[in-house]
Amino acid sequence: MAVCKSKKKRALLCPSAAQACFAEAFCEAAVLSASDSAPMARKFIVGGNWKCNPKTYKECNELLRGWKKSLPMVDRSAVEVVICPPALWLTSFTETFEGLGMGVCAQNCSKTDAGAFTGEWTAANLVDLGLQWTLLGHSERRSLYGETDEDVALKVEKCQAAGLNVILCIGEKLEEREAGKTDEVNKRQLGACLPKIKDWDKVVIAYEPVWAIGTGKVATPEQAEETQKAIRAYLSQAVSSAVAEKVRIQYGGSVNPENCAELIKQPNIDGFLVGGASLKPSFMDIVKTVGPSKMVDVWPAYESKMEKEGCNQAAIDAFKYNYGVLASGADVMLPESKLDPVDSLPTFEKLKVKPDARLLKKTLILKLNGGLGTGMGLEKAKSLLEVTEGNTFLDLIAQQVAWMKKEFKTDLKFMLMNSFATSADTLEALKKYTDLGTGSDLEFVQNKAPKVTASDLTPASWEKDSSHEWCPPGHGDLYPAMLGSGTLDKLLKKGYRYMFVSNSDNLGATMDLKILTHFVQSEAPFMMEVAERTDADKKGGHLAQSKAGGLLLRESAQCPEADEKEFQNTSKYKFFNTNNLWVDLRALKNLFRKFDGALPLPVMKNSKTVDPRDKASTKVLQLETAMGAAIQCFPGASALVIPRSRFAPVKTTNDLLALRSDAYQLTEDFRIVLKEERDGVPPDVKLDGMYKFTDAMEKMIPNGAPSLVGCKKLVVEGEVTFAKDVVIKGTVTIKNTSGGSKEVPSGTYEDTTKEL
Ligand SMILES: O=C(CO)COP(=O)(O)O
Repeated sequence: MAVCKSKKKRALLCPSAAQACFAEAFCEAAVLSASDSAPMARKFIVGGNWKCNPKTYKECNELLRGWKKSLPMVDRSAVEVVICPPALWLTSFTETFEGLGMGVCAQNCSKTDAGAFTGEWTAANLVDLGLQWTLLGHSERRSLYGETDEDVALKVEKCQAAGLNVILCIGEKLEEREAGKTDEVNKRQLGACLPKIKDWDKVVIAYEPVWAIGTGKVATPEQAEETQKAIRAYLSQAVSSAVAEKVRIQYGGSVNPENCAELIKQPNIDGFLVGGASLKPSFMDIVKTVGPSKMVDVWPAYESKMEKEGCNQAAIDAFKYNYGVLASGADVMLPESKLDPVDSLPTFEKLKVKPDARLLKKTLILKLNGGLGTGMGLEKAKSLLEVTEGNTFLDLIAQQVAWMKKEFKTDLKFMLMNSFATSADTLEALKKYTDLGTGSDLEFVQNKAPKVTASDLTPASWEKDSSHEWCPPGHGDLYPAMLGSGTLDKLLKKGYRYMFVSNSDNLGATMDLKILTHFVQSEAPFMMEVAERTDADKKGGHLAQSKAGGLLLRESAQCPEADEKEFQNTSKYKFFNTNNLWVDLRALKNLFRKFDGALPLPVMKNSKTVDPRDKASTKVLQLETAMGAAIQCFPGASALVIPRSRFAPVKTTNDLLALRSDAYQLTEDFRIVLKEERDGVPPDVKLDGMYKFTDAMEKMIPNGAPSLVGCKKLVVEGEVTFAKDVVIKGTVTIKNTSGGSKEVPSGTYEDTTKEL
């Protein structure tokens, strides 16, 4: 059987500069999604028919929890799974089944429409509840409840009208087989339904020989194949060869993990309908056998590679989770139907808390400092970039901490999360700030993750320079890096309970006692500082309420195309993540326990070449997670709307030019904030592509940045230098099409296009 593995994936859109902070790491990335693979041939389908089992709701939940662990082993593009619980529980599970990537299937429905039919439910009722499947004509319905071929046909008709998928069960009794009537019985049962079927895409046939059901007496692969081949031949003759070719035919009757491998090899067996064995944890072994993911064969190679490299267990567990999502193609799309907007949130301005300075003793201030400034032409930590008055980001951060210690008259715990690439430079630059601390008191280092060969998902290898086989796993690595480095346990042991974390390039993000006190008093395990989305932010991600409960972030790549308009609707989805986060460290530790050592964060896939400078080298995938996405993992997580003054990230030379201008000011506590008259809106700067790197930008402003305090938008096209005392007001375009460099003369430019 050929199974189409093609998957539809969309690249993550580049966010606006304002939101770049959160999503920069994921430009060119895509959220992993199984989405809808369009099968060119029949896709396997495995059903679990629980019948009137198990005895309690609790047992059902335990079963589902047990299955979850095996999901990474299953390639969702190769096998579809539907579970048929008793009718009472059909909808109480929907969410969990969705989480497992499984469909929910009723075991029966009425042959009538709505009306006075006590004890029945209609096909339309099932569709109304969001269900997509039902079994029909199971042998137990036929033998114990007297359902005739005609009854089954009427039910099929109702399901077709309602748009409900049907697994239509047929099969002979022992005496019928012994009398050589197998094919005749199947033709009769199926034949009764044929006139009712208009849409064959909504029909799966389950061949279940009655003598094999619940008896432990499984049909041999040859017996099952012979009968199913005959069923297909009948369809070809009675309907069409195209229908016969595409309809999936399951085998059912005493299927178990031991006998399924031989059965599934048969060309006319497209999956199973499993009874007794679907009530056990090992049901997933059957699913795994039918559609094994790369995880089954390839994971051991990653594990030993990471062990050899000295990666700690938390790093291995985190990558294992991410790779499992990739290998299984788990669907992480977030359509509108799963979300509600978040309408109102507490705002910073209206917080009514009495700041409690004692909490500072229990609080860690953490800066993410793993990023290199390669995008801006730097070969070192981006935080070593000069921002203003000879100060780098790191200088300003160090001075912020010193100021806070003085202001709050207390020692503050400050740390950095560095990467291998930024650690040495950063520690060197901070040497002069002696009271910041040193070594593992001052930093922990981010993990590295193996790159994945795009073509076959094996570990990427690059003999010329094996360092290219590794990549940083995104800032979601914060959590496993804290755990694996021992930092989390060390902090908890020393009595630290809370963490405020932000990006090192956001100089607006400083410790705020009012926010800390609010966070602690709210008893939330996790709190995200969000800001209101403007038109400029509409392409970046947004905060939303999951219909299943709890807050989550939706990135562009997690949004189905059909919902793009809603995604960009900034009056519906009003808030975006600033990446200023507050975390209860005890809750974090408990979360690791709950999820067996790896937080289930959405996984982003970044497509690159193994040697980033050699575009002809092997194509690889880099798996990344984002730290803000953890909001969905903490039950009871909250969000707070903050003023834009706490959000001033620098992602591009456009941002840097604005930051160096008089639109911003340095406060006494060493924050860089927009001037009050800017009303929270930064100038929108768009420099010519030739100014992407900082050294080029610096050459453009030999006398310092022009005045931008009154500037709405500044566009620079072509090569220019700014003279002293240039003032930009409103929307101004500076154009030089001459090819050589030209000077922008001193003076005021207001709402104009200046051709040089
Ligand atoms: O009836 C069945 C599925 O519908 C098969 O049951 P068993 O797998 O328990 O034999």
